[in-house]
Amino acid sequence: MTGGPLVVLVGPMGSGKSTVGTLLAERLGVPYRDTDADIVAAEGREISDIFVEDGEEHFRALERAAVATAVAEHGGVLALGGGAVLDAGTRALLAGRPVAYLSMDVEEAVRRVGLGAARPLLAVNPRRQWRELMDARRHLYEEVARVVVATDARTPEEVAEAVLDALELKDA
Ligand SMILES: Nc1ncnc2c1ncn2[C@@H]1O[C@H](COP(=O)(O)OP(=O)(O)O)[C@@H](O)[C@H]1O
Ligand SMILES: O=C(O)C1=C[C@@H](OP(=O)(O)O)[C@@H](O)[C@H](O)C1
Ligand SMILES: [Mg+2]
Repeated sequence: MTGGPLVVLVGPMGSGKSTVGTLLAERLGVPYRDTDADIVAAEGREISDIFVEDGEEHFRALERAAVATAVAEHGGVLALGGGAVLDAGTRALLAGRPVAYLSMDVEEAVRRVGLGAARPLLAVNPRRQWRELMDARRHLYEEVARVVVATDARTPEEVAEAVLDALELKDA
């Protein structure tokens, strides 16, 4: 496959897609793009408002369209939202692309995002909710990924380095 992003990052919320994606773009000297930000800009409202006002299904359709546009026109580093892989159409758009799955274990997830009010999906019982979320999603992250990079006990810089290594982009 020619053209399209050099790297696509997937993984659960808090795995570091936005943080590591920004670092990777700097390292590679290419633009960074985040489909969550694209959706917010196009809709003129926050993602949490889209969920509340129109529901998750509508958000996933907006997300599929944002991913389709981004893979067609963006040649840099692309970060997706944590739930993007739930949509079969979105998964199909990722086939054959340099997708890196940023993984982390439950304790790391709770440390990073479990207590943050900004992520209500994990607000009540973070450990149980994390496990349920990952039971539903883990196989989908693995299905779309070309490489899996563990982020536990790694700084964002170390994760970026490991992604470059795994995708063999060191000399790109
Ligand atoms: N490797 C890492 N080690 C420790 N904290 C991290 C790491 N990567 C990201 N974080 C922190 O975790 C939080 C979520 O990161 P973010 O990049 O927004 O994740 P995502 O976009 O996958 O939801 C941020 O506070 C960020 O600083
Ligand atoms: O996991 C999810 O379902 C979501 C993750 C979020 O992105 P991050 O993974 O960047 O937080 C965002 O797309 C939305 O709130 C839904
Ligand atoms: Mg993000």
